[in-house]
Amino acid sequence: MPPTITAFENPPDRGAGLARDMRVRWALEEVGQPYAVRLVSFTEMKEPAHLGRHPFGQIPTYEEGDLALFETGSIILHLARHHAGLLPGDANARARAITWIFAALNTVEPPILDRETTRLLEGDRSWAAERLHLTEDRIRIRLGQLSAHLRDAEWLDGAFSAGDLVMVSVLLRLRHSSPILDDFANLAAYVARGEARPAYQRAFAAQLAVFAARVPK
Ligand SMILES: N[C@@H](CCC(=O)N[C@@H](CSCc1ccc([N+](=O)[O-])cc1)C(=O)NCC(=O)O)C(=O)O
Repeated sequence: MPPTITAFENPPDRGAGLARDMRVRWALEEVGQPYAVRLVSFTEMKEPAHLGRHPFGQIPTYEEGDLALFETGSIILHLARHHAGLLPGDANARARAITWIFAALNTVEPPILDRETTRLLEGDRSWAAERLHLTEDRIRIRLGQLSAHLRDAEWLDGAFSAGDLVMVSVLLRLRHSSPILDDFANLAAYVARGEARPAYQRAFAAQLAVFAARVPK
């Protein structure tokens, strides 16, 4: 029985790969693990059956035998620890790769999500324009620091790892709604390398197929 993940029955991003099941799909493809998908509606996500998998009523979740996980970063780390392909063998390099997962989620993604929140949910507030500029300034600081770290390397720390998978996913979220990434040529190229990976392509096609197959209600 393959592991089962949950994803939007009707993806609000219209299959753009922004919903976080995309990150888990990518990780599963990188480690070569088949998986099943349970599509859930917004209503179902708030019902007891799903809340038992995800206390916050969100997607993705990951079920494997009697294990049920939520939090995209945790699911990816679980896959990386139990299958080859997302973490190096060397113990110190492994620890550094895991550090980059946390850096992506805890240091680089927050200002990007702040900007999304203001852009999508607070646009009618009197302070929205000022707050948008503030979030963009904070994003640029982080991208400048990340760009300085990466320089002309292919990946963040040696071979491609789960840290790169999460970092590329975070930067793709920004690129979808802002030209800021283009101001950092090495980061734009880094993201393009991630997208060019066959595992990414398979994951993207799979999540896009859900949108393409949906039956408009
Ligand atoms: N910290 C959790 C956050 C999970 C999360 O944000 N899930 C979102 C979907 S991915 C985030 C997302 C949503 C929509 C778009 N979009 O472009 O439309 C992009 C990304 C969700 O279930 N939202 C419904 C809810 O909270 O009730 C994790 O990383 O797994």
